[in-house]
Amino acid sequence: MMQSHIRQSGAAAAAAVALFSYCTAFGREGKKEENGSVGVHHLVAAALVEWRPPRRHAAISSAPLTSFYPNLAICEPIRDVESDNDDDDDDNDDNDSDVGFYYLRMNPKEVERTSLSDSHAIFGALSGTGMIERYDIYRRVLDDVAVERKPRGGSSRREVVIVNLSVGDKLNGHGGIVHGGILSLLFDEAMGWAYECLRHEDDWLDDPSSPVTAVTANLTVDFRAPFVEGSEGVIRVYHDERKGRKIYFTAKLESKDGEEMAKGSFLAIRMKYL
Ligand SMILES: CCCCCCCC(=O)SCCNC(=O)CCNC(=O)[C@H](O)C(C)(C)COP(=O)(O)OP(=O)(O)OC[C@H]1O[C@@H](n2cnc3c(N)ncnc32)[C@H](O)[C@@H]1OP(=O)(O)O
Repeated sequence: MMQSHIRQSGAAAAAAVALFSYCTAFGREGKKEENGSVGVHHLVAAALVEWRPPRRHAAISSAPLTSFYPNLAICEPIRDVESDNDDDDDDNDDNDSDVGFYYLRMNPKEVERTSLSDSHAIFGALSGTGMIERYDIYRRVLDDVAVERKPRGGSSRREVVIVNLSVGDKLNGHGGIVHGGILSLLFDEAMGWAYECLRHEDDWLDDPSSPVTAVTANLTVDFRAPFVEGSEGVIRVYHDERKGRKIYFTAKLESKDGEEMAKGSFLAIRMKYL
């Protein structure tokens, strides 16, 4: 079982600094609490809480998020290695304890090329009571002490963003079950934000003059279990590989208790002229 440790550490301090910077940059535009503050006390408290991974955990690919704060989500760290070899895990036990991530809430202002106007499907027309009631996007951030692991085979697969979402009772197909097209929309958007995260990384700026807008060229979704109306869930988006203008992602939708409800694969293509 997971254990929580409240401690002052380099990682927590870094998280606190990052959060403070984030709030300074975006807090004034952020969601306000009833008393009008931006919830800094929550943020500082959150920054000092770290989830530590269990000593042994073979083939962990995800774990339910344990808490959400206004601008921070905390969960058990995700391992990029899907190991089928317990011996290797034994060898890496010491390193495992240092693998950690946290998630910083993204703000629309981070995506300067994206208009989140009334015309946006998720943040406009389909946003509201009974429809898409929550769609909060978080960027995954690596702890300062953690080492990003490469899965076997040399692929660069890694988690990029998560989306904390909630869907009401007005977007169904069959009675009581959220329409598959709506879930596809939620996946598509999550992938788009994952792309936005990636393109801000240094090696993606090798040619600043080249177009940066990407569109979804291909989207495939497997529906594994009914996502019932009124459900909360988490979409996790993974970057798989990049081939020139083509960027490949996969994603999954988990219920609040961690069950896989749907999974998707995506091909985004950077446009030639935008
Ligand atoms: C933060 C914001 C989040 C927002 C998320 C929302 C995302 C969206 O919904 S976007 C809207 C839906 N998508 C669209 O409207 C896209 C419409 N399609 C297009 O504009 C074009 O077809 C486009 C740009 C995808 C590709 O056109 P173009 O750049 O001319 O491609 P082209 O040069 O022919 O092919 C480039 C490569 O991609 C491949 N490719 C092109 N289309 C596809 C496809 N559909 N499937 C697989 N591969 C494809 C080609 O085979 C080629 O591969 P390679 O380089 O290996 O030979």
